[in-house]
Amino acid sequence: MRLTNPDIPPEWQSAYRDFQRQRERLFTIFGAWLLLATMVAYHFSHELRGVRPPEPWSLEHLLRLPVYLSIGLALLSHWTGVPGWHPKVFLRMMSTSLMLMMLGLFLVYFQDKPGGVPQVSEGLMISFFGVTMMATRGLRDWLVQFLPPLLLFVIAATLLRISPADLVPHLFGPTAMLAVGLITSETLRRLGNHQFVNEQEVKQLATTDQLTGLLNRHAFLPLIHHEMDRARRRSERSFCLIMGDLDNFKRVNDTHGHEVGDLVLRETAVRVSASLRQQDVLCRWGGEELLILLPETGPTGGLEVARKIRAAMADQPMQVNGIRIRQTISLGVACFDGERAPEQLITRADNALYGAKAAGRNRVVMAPGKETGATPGSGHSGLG
Ligand SMILES: Nc1nc2c(ncn2[C@@H]2O[C@H](COP(=O)(O)OP(=O)(O)OP(=O)(O)O)[C@@H](O)[C@H]2O)c(=O)[nH]1
Repeated sequence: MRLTNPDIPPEWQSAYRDFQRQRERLFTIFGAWLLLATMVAYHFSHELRGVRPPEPWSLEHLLRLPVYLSIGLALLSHWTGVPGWHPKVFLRMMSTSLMLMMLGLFLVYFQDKPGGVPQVSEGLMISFFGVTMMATRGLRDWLVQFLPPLLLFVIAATLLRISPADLVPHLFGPTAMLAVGLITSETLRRLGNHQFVNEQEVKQLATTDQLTGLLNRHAFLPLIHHEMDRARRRSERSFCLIMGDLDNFKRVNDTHGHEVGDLVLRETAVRVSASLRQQDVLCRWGGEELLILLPETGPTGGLEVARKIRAAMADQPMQVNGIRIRQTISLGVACFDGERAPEQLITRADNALYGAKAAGRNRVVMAPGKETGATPGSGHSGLG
């Protein structure tokens, strides 16, 4: 089942899953070391307190075994990547086995060694708190970790005919600690989520154009880099860039005001987005300039998309603040031709756009290149 957190906007859910995984990995590794240290200290505390350690293969040893096993698996996975389970699995294994051990020991001591009960209930207090802290996903996680061992505890206590009234005085401290743990863990979880949301907002501000909601230049360049690397590795996976520029946009601002100009830019972003596939990336390159990345697209596909965008703008006038505006766009298409840097390809798209403007605007021009078979100056031009 996929984790979705209602406090996190849907577009950040995927990043949130990564964040959660990272958090759980940290908790797993710290938890494993802490638990190991506690187990070793617990082992030697028998001698320090003058209590004879239990016989090998006693019930006490059997109860400890799953804890050591889950610690071992968590550390092994951290060092070697095997087993490659999700960190939450290790957290649940460690906390459930620890709970089983502590509750089991409590019953053993309650039955056979009543003198040791206060020490076990101390241990129960600490582990209730520790296990609650491992419930990194809130109440649901907490229930998964606590309910099965608690249920087994109640069944075992009933079978051993231990009266609940006798148990309650010893369980008061641990229960109080459980409440403290729950509050602490929920506070930490919410603080972590706040931090995640803040970071996402800062990231979004840094990569998104505030007017149109499109990617900005800063966020777009790495994507071209990435696509170039891919195209170089696999020659059949070429790609194209389309540079678009609104025609006579200054006139819109001058005639109707900047506010209307802004709304035209927004409507342009909507129309162009609607003309693209999901894997295409649209960016606001400058004032009224757009740059579009079309992955896995050759010259024919590139031209086709550019023509579609041109038609989406020109065929239907915009209604902005009750004003009817016919806003056209000129477009230059350049497909990857072995360029070494994104700037070289962008310049080719820009030159093609310049050609479209020079040819009268509201048209598409293909940059000359090996793939198109055209020679410099003879780029494909047309109203699409
Ligand atoms: N409203 C608004 N206008 C902008 C924004 N960014 C740039 N502009 C305007 O876009 C206009 C661009 O004008 P020009 O570069 O002369 O180009 P043009 O009028 O579109 O003419 P051609 O490109 O030659 O067809 C300028 O008036 C800028 O002020 C913006 O965010 N909002």
